[in-house]
Amino acid sequence: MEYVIETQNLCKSYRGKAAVSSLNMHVQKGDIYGFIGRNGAGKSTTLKMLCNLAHPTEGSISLFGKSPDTPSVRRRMGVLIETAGLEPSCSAHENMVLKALLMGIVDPEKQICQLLRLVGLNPGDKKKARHFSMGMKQRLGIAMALLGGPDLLILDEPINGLDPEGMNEVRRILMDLNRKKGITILISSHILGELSKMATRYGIIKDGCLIQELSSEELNDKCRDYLCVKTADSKKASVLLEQQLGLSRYEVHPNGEIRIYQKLDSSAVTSVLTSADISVQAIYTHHQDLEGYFLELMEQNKSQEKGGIFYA
Ligand SMILES: Nc1ncnc2c1ncn2[C@@H]1O[C@H](COP(=O)(O)OP(=O)(O)OP(=O)(O)O)[C@@H](O)[C@H]1O
Repeated sequence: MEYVIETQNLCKSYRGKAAVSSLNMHVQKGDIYGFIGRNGAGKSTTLKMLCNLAHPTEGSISLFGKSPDTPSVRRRMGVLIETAGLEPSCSAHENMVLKALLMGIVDPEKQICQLLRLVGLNPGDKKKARHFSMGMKQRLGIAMALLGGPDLLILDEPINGLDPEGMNEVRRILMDLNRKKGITILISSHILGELSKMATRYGIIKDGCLIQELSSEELNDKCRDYLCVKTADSKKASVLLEQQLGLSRYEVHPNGEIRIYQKLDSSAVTSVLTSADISVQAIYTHHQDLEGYFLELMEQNKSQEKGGIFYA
């Protein structure tokens, strides 16, 4: 498969300290790829490398199947990284004109007005960017990233500092761009709840390592309810349940929990185990949400050296 973004073994160190380690990212055409991680996880550093604003210490990047410094590739990308690039003494319209000039766009006026309106800014507003609220800065940043009609948008924390209404608005704009214009979007955030309303694929980064890439369907699947069974001997218990109740979709966690993702009657589970002299310490249905899954993944990663999860 040819990816819009693919990185291989991408690494970046600052003064010998790794900010990004051996990162292999895969963004497909048409994705809204949610790049999630806590503060300091390495999101911005990764995005800066993709946008040629930082040089990898090791590894390689391919954009649209080509090297990232290919001029035709750069023209297909729109970037919002921090709110850098905004000229504080200029209005939204003037900022757009400056950027259009830099990009060599001929006769940009119509495009500028359309884009400003698209993000909910008034092209005639004379207010200087230095007096903008965070939300206005983010909207202007998105409009500037859209100049030239990119096929790929890379947005670093575009919903940071927005109130819920602002987040809804930005989400609506991005989803429209993705669905109606087919723009692939890579968007970093630590606000999982908001990202989950638009992302079609996720990359989860922790301490510079991409610990998981998964589609929204896979994430939803992981976040489904499960029957949790705690026993003193999870290995023996799971084998018995496989043999006697047809258990097939489950995980055994390092803390001894068996998580069952198929419909099994809890009293049947208890009966099978107790008749084999395996005492059931706890059995209950667990309701998982996205934030819970994310937090658990962060914790699990810590305990991976201690055994990790076994997937059936
Ligand atoms: N220019 C730099 N010089 C030295 N260290 C840096 C530099 N930029 C980032 N780092 C370090 O690299 C690590 C990753 O930072 P990065 O900004 O990529 O994380 P992030 O996930 O984007 O976090 P945030 O959401 O807080 O921006 C952090 O430990 C940070 O201190």
